[in-house]
Parts: sequence; structure tokens; C-alpha cells
Amino acid sequence: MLRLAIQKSGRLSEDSLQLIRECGISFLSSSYKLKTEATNFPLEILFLRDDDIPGYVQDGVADLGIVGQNVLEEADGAHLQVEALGFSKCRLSLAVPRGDAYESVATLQGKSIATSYPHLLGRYLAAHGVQAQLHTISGSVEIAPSIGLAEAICDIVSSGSTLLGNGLREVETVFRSEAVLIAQPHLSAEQKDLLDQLQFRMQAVRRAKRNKYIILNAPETALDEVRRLLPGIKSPTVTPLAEAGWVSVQSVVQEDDFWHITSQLKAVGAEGILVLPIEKMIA
Ligand SMILES: Nc1ncnc2c1ncn2[C@@H]1O[C@H](COP(=O)(O)OP(=O)(O)OP(=O)(O)O)[C@@H](O)[C@H]1O
Ligand SMILES: O=P(O)(O)OC[C@H]1O[C@H](OP(=O)(O)OP(=O)(O)O)[C@H](O)[C@@H]1O
Ligand SMILES: [Mg+2]
Repeated sequence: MLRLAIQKSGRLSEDSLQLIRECGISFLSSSYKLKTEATNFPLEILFLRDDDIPGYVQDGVADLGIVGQNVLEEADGAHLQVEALGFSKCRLSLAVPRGDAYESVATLQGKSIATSYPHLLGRYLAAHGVQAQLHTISGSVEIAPSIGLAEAICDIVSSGSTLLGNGLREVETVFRSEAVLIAQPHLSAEQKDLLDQLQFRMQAVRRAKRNKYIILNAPETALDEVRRLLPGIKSPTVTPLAEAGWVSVQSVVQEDDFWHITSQLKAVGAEGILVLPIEKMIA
């Protein structure tokens, strides 16, 4: 049995639950129940505050956890990371009131800074030879300058809307983060085997999300060009159409390259291009 700790409610919760479900693991969940057992995989899921997850995993109370690298690093738990999961991408940044002069991090010398990440920020400031007064608060950090609590802040930024809405300007990136899977250091051989199975499934799900299945019709004369554009996993599947001189091509294309490749496919005469999502992809 493996015990996996995920965030109870917050920015990581939905994507964590979705990833577990996409791995084919079923379980019942209700917002009142803080522990549930999967029905088709030896997994127990604990719903916790995200700040507590690195400690629980370090101590072996939970075997696995899903947490942001920002929280993990703040808790000195980077060694627990087994895999980056690609969601909840954000950055920990320094910001100052929009009208304030700012040249470099040296501008913060002797200033007061509000943050929920005193360890990460302290390390960053020390590396830049800056001494500042840190005020540790656990949330709504962006309010601090406007109520006279601090002259600058250091908090999580994603779209930048919270900074904008509070009259602040992002000036330095202290740390880049995404959600990660972490594991306790003393898993048994059986638990390691289960973790391998879980990671295998997670990787298949993530790979599938990065790729699309593509089907198109092309004149036979364009086949070499189409094959060059759509090499697929091994090579594309090519079948003749009922109409002479035409073929149907099926392949896999990376989401990031899709629009660029599609315009090139059209340029060489491809028609009727269909694109389908892939559910799982095993290399
Ligand atoms: N705006 C954002 N966009 C993307 N990811 C974010 C954003 N804000 C936070 N995160 C990531 O999600 C994690 C959880 O954020 P959230 O705001 O839900 O934490 P919290 O309020 O501390 O939750 P908890 O109540 O569990 O302590 C953060 O540690 C960070 O890794
Ligand atoms: O750059 P943005 O897209 O505006 O996101 C940044 C905000 O998101 C997070 O807070 P959240 O909304 O999760 O609320 P919380 O303070 O309750 O954690 C973070 O603490 C920032 O305040
Ligand atoms: Mg928290």
C-alpha cells in the first residue's frame, strides 16, 4: 500500500485529482472526508494543507506527495522530488509599489519585505549580498505595502493580475516552480515497485497530453514531404484512398509543433486534416 498526500483545496487540488484519475485510479471523494482509499490500486489518498506535505513525506507518514517546488524548497525537501508534473507553473517574485524607484536587487538593501517564503527569499538576498528585514506572513502578501507593513513583497506570481490589482510591479524572479511528485526516502521494495507503476502511468498520461493524433489525405506525389513533416513514433501509417493517386496518412505530432506543421502540410497539398486527442501514450 502507498499513501499519497495531496492538497485538500487550493491551486494544486484539481490537477492532482485529475492526474490520479487519468492514471486509471478510481476512488470516492467528498469534501468532508480527509482520507480515501482507491478501489483498483493499492493507494490511500490523504487530503492536507500543502505546507504540511513535505514534512509528512520526509517523516514517512505519507509515502508520496504532490506539492509545488516552492513549498518543497522552502521546507528544504528538494531531495524528495522524484518527478516534475508540468502543472501549477508559477514563479516566486519580488515586487515593489509601481511608483517606487527600483534599479536592482541592491535597491532593497535595508528595506522591509513581506513574504511567506523567508527561507527562499533569505537565500536569494544573501546570494546578492543584500540585507533586508523580512516579515513572514502566511497569505494576502500583496496587501503589505498598501497597509504600511512592508516596502516590498515576495510572493507567487502566475498571470500577474494580483500584483496589478494591488499596485505592485514585479522586479526580480527568485524561484521558478511547478507541481512535483515527492517520495519518502525509505520505501520498501514493494512500495518502490508500486511507485514505478504509478510513474509509468503518469508519464503515459503526460506524454499523451503533449501529442495529438493526426489523420489527413494527401496526393501520393507529396508522400515524401508528408513523411518528412510527420515522422510519427516509428513512421506514419499510409493507406491508399479509394480515389487513385491519393493516400490517407496517420501519425502523431507534438502539440507545440502542430500549427507550424499543419501550414506546411497544407502547402504540399494535404487535405481533410483531422486532429484527435490521445488518452495514453506509451513510448
Ligand atoms: N496563481 C498561481 N498559478 C499557478 N500556480 C500557483 C498559483 N498560486 C500558487 N500556485 C502553486 O500552487 C501551490 C498551492 O497554492 P495555494 O494558493 O492553493 O496554496 P495555499 O493557499 O498555501 O494552500 P493551503 O491551504 O493548502 O496551505 C503553490 O505553492 C504554488 O506552487
Ligand atoms: O499572478 P496571479 O495569477 O494573480 O496569481 C498569484 C496569486 O495566486 C496565489 O494566491 P491564491 O489565489 O492561490 O490565493 P491564496 O492567497 O489564498 O493562496 C498567490 O499567492 C498570488 O497571490
Ligand atoms: Mg499553504
